Amino acid sequence: MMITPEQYGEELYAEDEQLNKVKQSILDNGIRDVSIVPGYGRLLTLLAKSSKAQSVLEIGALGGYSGICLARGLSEGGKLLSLELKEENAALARRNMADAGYGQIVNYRIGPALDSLIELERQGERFDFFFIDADKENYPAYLEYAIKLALPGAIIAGDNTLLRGRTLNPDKNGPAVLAMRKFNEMIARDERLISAFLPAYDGLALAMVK
Ligand SMILES: C[S@@+](CC[C@H](N)C(=O)[O-])C[C@H]1O[C@@H](n2cnc3c(N)ncnc32)[C@H](O)[C@@H]1O
Repeated sequence: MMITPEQYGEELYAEDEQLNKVKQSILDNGIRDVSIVPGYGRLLTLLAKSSKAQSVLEIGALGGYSGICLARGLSEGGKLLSLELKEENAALARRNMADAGYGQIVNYRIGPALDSLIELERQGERFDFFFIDADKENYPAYLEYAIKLALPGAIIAGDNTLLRGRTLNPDKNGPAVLAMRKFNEMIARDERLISAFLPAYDGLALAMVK
């Protein structure tokens, strides 16, 4: 039986026990597991490592799966700040990051990410890597903030750009779909960015701030 290109790619890799533990902990807590797919988690590690990321901003922590992938790619002395709406998700992510050996490098800001982004801008904070993976309606605003808070050359990654096909479906025009189409168009056309759109899995948008 034919398998998908994504399945083929995943089968090349050994099981990742640390990340499997994270997924199990999410299920054990009765939370829907919408962590990044393993293939894109590996890509985050590779991008963070190859860009020598020092200061990563993640929007949407859930159980810390993508946090671990990002932390694995951080440079010596690098830090991860994660914005998460729900206290219980941040607590779970914090435990899982600590279990993976990254307890000292991660901080969480709880509450709506837009509020935290306004505050980070007010404080003059800057980052060299962004991972956007929270409420889809705010993706365009998150992208604008990422560009504002970016150091030159910063990398921006945005997950779930296909919304399981809804982005492509002309009959689907809800707020999340409209926001995601706008986000994808911004990624592709904003002159402040160099970008690429990866259509595998549920879609991942990548950009570098010029
Ligand atoms: C897709 S999950 C994140 C998955 C995580 N990045 C990973 O791959 O391991 C989305 C997360 O965003 C959080 N979230 C939803 N709306 C948010 C908001 N307005 N501000 C901050 N976080 C939000 C959810 O609580 C959830 O934990």
